[in-house]
Amino acid sequence: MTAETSTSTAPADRVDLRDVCIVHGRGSSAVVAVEGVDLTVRPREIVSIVGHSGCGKSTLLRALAGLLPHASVQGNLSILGRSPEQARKSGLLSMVFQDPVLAPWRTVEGNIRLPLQVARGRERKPSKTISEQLEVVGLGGYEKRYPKQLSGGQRQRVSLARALMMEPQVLLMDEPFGALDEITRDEMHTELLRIWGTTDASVVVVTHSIPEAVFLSDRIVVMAAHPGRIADVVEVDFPRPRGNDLKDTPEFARIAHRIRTALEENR
Ligand SMILES: Nc1ncnc2c1ncn2[C@@H]1O[C@H](COP(=O)(O)OP(=O)(O)OP(=O)(O)O)[C@@H](O)[C@H]1O
Repeated sequence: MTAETSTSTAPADRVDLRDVCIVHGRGSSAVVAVEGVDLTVRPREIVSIVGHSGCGKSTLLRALAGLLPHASVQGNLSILGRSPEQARKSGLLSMVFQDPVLAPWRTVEGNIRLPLQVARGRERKPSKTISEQLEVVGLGGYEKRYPKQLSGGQRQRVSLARALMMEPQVLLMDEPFGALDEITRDEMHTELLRIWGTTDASVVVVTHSIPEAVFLSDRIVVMAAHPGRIADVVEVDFPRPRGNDLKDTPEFARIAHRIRTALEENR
């Protein structure tokens, strides 16, 4: 089944996927990972993607980031009117992974500088210094530390600071807090929303956590497997700013229940 998440075709949409189909491998070993996906993401919207393991969430996100071979992706994928690869290379799009992938031999500052060196000479320039960006993610003064001197949550903050340096209009996050303990994860939820509030970014986040999806999102895309497709789209209209108290409300539980039911129906 295919579900339109928006009937809008306005060019203002940051992300526009039309009838996207993604196949891993070739010939007899080919796996149709994603089929018939239509999805738009509006400016400053946070969209979560949830679904059972193997339903194609990461595949879809990697296609959005322009990280898959061209031959494996069919249909239309547009990020601000560009191909995902063009959008990534011009700094309009950044990605944060579950593992912060920081170079251990570089300081925090050196790790954040790395993609800026790659992007040197490109059309867009960062307006914040590295120190200013570290202040934004709550790590002011950590410039000279090495990754091994940081906690898991702090490493993920560095990864976020690095992703935000080019002021992307689309931020893709693949299980960004999946490796963190529950207390740090709760803290990072409110921190992510606070940091996002200082940016102009639309966010697409893949998560295995239903509360995380409900807390962060404006819309939740529920995927079904074999092949990966959109089974349901749930609007989440809690006002912002949102605090962790929201997680204890009946309305929050009601939406989480709806997502859980959709997941069970699409096992
Ligand atoms: N490089 C690859 N080659 C072949 N098949 C792949 C490849 N990567 C993923 N797949 C297959 O594509 C399907 C979707 O995988 P994907 O990693 O996107 O799922 P997922 O929903 O992100 O899973 P999880 O929640 O476990 O991370 C699965 O059947 C997987 O086995």
